Amino acid sequence: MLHPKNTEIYFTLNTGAKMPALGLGTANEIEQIPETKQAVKAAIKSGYRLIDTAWAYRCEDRVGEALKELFEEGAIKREDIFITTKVWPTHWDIASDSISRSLENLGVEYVDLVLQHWPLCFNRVEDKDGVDGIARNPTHLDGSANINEEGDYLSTYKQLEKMYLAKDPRFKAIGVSNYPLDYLQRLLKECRVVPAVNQVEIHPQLPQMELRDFCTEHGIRLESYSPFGATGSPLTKNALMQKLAEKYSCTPNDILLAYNIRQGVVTVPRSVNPKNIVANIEFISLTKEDSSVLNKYGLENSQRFRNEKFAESIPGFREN
Ligand SMILES: NC(=O)C1=CN([C@@H]2O[C@H](COP(=O)(O)OP(=O)(O)OC[C@H]3O[C@@H](n4cnc5c(N)ncnc54)[C@H](OP(=O)(O)O)[C@@H]3O)[C@@H](O)[C@H]2O)C=CC1
Ligand SMILES: O=C1O[C@H](CO)[C@@H](O)[C@@H]1O
Repeated sequence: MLHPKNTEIYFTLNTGAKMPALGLGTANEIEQIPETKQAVKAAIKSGYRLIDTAWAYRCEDRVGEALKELFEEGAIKREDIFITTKVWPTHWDIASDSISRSLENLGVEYVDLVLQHWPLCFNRVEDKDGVDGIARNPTHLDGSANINEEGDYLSTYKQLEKMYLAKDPRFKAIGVSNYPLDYLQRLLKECRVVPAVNQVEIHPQLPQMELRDFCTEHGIRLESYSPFGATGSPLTKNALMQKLAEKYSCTPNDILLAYNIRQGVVTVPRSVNPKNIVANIEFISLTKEDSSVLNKYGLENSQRFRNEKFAESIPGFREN
């Protein structure tokens, strides 16, 4: 295929399953949550086959409504799409319950991939404005994260592993998210099941080269979140992205997606705008040389755009 669309490209996971290279992100801003349903419908109708969601996004039910209608309309079959959901750190010790809740929200019998959302253990604190009545980011009075000090972040993955080895029918593969290299090293020492995926922030200002080499060596597929630099897509205003967009007669968004996909990294841009959702399908044959230019640029101009305060509780996270 000389000029595929991003939606036609698939990568193989260490389970043997094929994962679409492009998916729709659904970490919508709170006021945009009701728009999730039409966004998912627009994405699937324009060829997307991967939906990235999470209990913490408060929109799994909207994703579920969209899927139900798409199934009823005959637009898509369950087996033709890849759904990812995630276990938030409030559920670090009850991963199975979290998966059941997500399936109920999504209205499906299984997901294709369950990720441990963060290598952290939060205390469950009641909050009427939280998710299912639980504070999503529980904090102490000084603003620091309310971490369960007895919790071990690896315990969540170990629960997923146990269910996976017992052939739990509720999911097809397990993985992690926001795992730095040294955390993955520990996981590989203590667990038998190599994560299928590690979903982290990756873009030309955060190329994650060392993590990438490590994951390639161990058969862990990397997945890029915030490919545009999150809300307002600041990376599209970057002078280098604009210069490359001019060179390839495309948009900076196209360059940012090609940057990941051309290097074997799955990516899940978020949009609730049908025009942007369709635009993000465009595949650009970014050369190896230009990918290297972007990797080098990132090493010299490193910037993380998603800055969760609780990430301070992961030693070294911010320096990556
Ligand atoms: N595992 C984790 O911890 C995390 C996972 N994620 C996942 O990654 C996904 C993507 O990352 P996210 O941080 O949300 O942000 P992105 O980097 O995908 O950027 C989203 C922004 O880009 C805009 N946009 C999208 N397409 C276009 C386009 N073609 N032209 C112009 N603007 C565009 C959107 O606006 P508009 O809606 O108007 O198009 C939105 O404001 C999340 O939704 C989530 O699924 C994200 C963060 C952390
Ligand atoms: O996946 C995620 O999205 C958010 C925002 O909801 C974020 O930081 C979290 O890890």
